[in-house]
Amino acid sequence: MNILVTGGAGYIGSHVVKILLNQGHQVVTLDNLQKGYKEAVTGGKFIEADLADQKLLNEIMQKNEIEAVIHLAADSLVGESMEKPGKYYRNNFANGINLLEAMVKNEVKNIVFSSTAAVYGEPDEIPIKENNKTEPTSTYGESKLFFEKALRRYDDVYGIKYTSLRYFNAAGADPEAKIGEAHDPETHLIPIVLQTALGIRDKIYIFGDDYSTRDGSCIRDYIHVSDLAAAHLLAVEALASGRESAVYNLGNGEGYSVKEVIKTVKEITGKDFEVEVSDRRAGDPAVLIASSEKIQKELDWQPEFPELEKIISTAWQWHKSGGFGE
Ligand SMILES: NC(=O)c1ccc[n+]([C@@H]2O[C@H](COP(=O)([O-])OP(=O)(O)OC[C@H]3O[C@@H](n4cnc5c(N)ncnc54)[C@H](O)[C@@H]3O)[C@@H](O)[C@H]2O)c1
Ligand SMILES: O=c1ccn([C@@H]2O[C@H](COP(=O)(O)OP(=O)(O)O[C@H]3O[C@H](CO)[C@H](O)[C@H](O)[C@H]3O)[C@@H](O)[C@H]2O)c(=O)[nH]1
Repeated sequence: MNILVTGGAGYIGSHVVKILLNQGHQVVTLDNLQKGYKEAVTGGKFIEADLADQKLLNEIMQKNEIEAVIHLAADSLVGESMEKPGKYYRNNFANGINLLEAMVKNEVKNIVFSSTAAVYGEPDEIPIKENNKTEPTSTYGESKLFFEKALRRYDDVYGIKYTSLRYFNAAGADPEAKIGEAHDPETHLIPIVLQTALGIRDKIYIFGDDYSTRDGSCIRDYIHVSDLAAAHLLAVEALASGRESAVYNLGNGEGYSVKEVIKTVKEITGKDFEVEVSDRRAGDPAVLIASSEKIQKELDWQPEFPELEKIISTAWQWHKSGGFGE
């Protein structure tokens, strides 16, 4: 298939591009490089462009005879989204509509969308199922939920079929260690702990240890980025073979606390470093764990790297290698 990947120069997108290429798909990556890295795109065609440019989106789809879209491009800093809501509604919602309009114009019928656990807000039950209430506590989560709603409309009106993948905490790196996580600024726990192990940071702060969890720190469900990428491949191929629109969680169904992550990093790296407990970070739910039974059942998705140790050791290999020059 000819597949357009937006945000394909980013952390998760670059892993998606890699797996699509491995499976013989023709990939066109679109990224404005505001956060991504050109060297993260391991093949196919690369176009430096912004989703705001609807005319260009039309041309790209037409010229490359695009048959499906995987849409990862977004702004995704929860904290920033609370300070600059307009940026998030514009990029994650309005720019996404540009993409859908270009799909309508070019009769592209299938899209896989990067959604997030942030659409749920504070969950009613653990593990979280797809039919849990969606009451996001951040503009980021809300902007993603709005786009999910738009997808439903475009299906109703134009028959565009979608798969929304609600990722939990993406982590790890391609085991071949050529691509990995390099956000700037970095806000995610595992890369920050690894940067501390490397001496790039003085210490790691635990954002609150007074939650009602087994050790007081927050619990998250970490999923290996290559397992996420594999789910995109399954989703896009399922849509192409006529599957209906769907929403799926993507996690391992296993939660680890911040303290457990730090302990595992110390074990894997063999490095000791300073750890300090600081205030809670606003908007952090105590526990987020996914039920991914639906995607396992319907798309036969099985994680290859579910263990935290494996996730962290692949990330460690990547950070040790210097990443994209951190
Ligand atoms: N990292 C996570 O744990 C996580 C969890 C849930 C959901 N997500 C979602 O997954 C997707 C990818 O996340 P990531 O961690 O790889 O982020 P990332 O920042 O590494 O990748 C996003 C890419 O999109 C590009 N981009 C952003 N706006 C653009 C625009 N208007 N036009 C063209 N390119 C644009 C950026 O340059 C970047 O390369 C995002 O949609 C994010 O919201 C990520
Ligand atoms: O220096 C740090 C960084 C993080 N944390 C804690 O570590 C846990 C994980 O934090 P991350 O920032 O790595 O991940 P989040 O769970 O906040 O965010 C993830 O889930 C969100 C939805 O809730 C979004 O989807 C987001 O893109 C995705 O990375 C949280 O409890 C956070 O408070 C620390 O204690 N210290």
